[in-house]
Amino acid sequence: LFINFLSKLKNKSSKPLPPGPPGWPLVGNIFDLGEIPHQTFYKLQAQYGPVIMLKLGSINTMVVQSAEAASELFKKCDLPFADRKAPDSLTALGYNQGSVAIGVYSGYCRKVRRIGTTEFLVNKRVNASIPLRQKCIDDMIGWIKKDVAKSKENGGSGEIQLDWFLFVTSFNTVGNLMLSREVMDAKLDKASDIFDAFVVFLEWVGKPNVADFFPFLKWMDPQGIKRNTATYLERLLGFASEIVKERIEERELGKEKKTNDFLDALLDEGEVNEKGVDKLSLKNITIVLLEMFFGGTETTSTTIEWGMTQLVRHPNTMKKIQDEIDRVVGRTRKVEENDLSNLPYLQATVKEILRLHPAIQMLLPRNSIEDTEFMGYFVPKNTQIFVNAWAIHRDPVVWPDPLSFKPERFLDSDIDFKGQHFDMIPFGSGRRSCLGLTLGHRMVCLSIASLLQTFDWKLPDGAKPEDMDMREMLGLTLRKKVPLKVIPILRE
Ligand code: HEM
Repeated sequence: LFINFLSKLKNKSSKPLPPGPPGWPLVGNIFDLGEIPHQTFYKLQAQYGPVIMLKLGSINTMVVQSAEAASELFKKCDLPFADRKAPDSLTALGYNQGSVAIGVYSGYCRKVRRIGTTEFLVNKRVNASIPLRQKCIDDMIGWIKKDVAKSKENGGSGEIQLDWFLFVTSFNTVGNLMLSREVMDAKLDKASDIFDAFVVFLEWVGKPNVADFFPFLKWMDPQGIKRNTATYLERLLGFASEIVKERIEERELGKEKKTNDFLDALLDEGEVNEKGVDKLSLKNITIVLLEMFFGGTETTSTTIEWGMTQLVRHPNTMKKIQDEIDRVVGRTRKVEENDLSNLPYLQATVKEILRLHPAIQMLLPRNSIEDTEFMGYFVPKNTQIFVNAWAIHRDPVVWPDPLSFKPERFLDSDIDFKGQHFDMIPFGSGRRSCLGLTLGHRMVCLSIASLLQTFDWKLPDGAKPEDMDMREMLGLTLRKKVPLKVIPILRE
């Protein structure tokens, strides 16, 4: 093993490997990672610069953490670095083979991305589903009102934990868009089997797995992560497969075709291209369908929760957004998606939220397809690559006073988040950038606008905004360690 370890380190090029901390035999730098690796990498930058190389167990890992290095990567090395590194947990039941997000950059991946781009990124298509999203938001506001009333009836202060409402709403929004129907009829029914399985599945996948650092341990699955992931994944695939079967039956009976949604687009493609390696088999369609729930739910709800936390911490900013909504929309009608472009202060605030709290803080890990030269360094084939968006978004060279929450910084700036400005990449960039960017961004803006138009928000008695817990916790996304608890007060 030791010889194997050394031989993998051997540099086959005249260029040097990127610099990095030395590490130990066999375990490499695993013990340097700390509890929150993206923060550790950020600190290492002072010593080793913006491109560092580490050994995580037996896996070569490069971390890129400046806008300049990210620009080089996405402009010059997007293709050689276009593969993903699949975590061992998600190889259960062959999930990775049908996945876009963790699959290799194959013809199949490009095909699904093309369908997804049309469905989720083209404004015309996204606009067609505005009423579906509005319904999800209306439901959320209704549930919050009910929960507050219930708390007061029981002698409570009306305090709620916001994350649950945001999670169910994001889940339903993604479901609505893909399937033209509400997936969670049960709304806040926490006992719902599928929803439960979904939450537990995300927890298992988010756990650090020794087998990812030492592939030779995969067969053993030492922490049981793959086994547990498989249990819940099986349930979820069963659920998605029922939906797919139902839709196929409807299409065969000629009942269908009026929906014309993401699932239809996948099935249409599956029908015309039944053969070949890139075919969309039923199993793959089921996986892709499920994956959109994974990709779109927690990312969106976590971003909104961080956003609401910052707004409760910064009441002046909250008031400015409320004033803007009152001025532009008024109080007699509900804020709608079509209003968003007329709310520049809200838009600037959402950018600031995405800057400080990128939900996937190091993007999804890429993997080098071949030996590659990058910024004067040699990057061996099969190197895992993290782009530390969290660190880039805090670079003091680009962002004055980077740790402060200041939406005003975006008011007179053309910096955007769509992957063209490499100092601001909350949705990634290049060939593997987020498919749900338009949808996710709209959901964050509309949810925050609706929550602020309907309610004032205050902390439970005795809690001070400046003392709010802002610690991060790693899961599948970068969550709040302590969920936000607040009291919504209906605005007169
Ligand atoms: C605020 C909400 C969201 C954020 C912050 C976010 C962020 C991201 C990021 C950082 C990546 C990795 C990009 C890269 O590696 O360059 C990603 C990938 C992806 N996202 Fe999102 N996302 C959001 C919402 C959504 C939604 C709503 C969907 C779908 C319904 C979605 C579907 C995907 C998919 C399928 C990928 C994988 C793309 C690939 O590997 O080719 N995301 N997202």
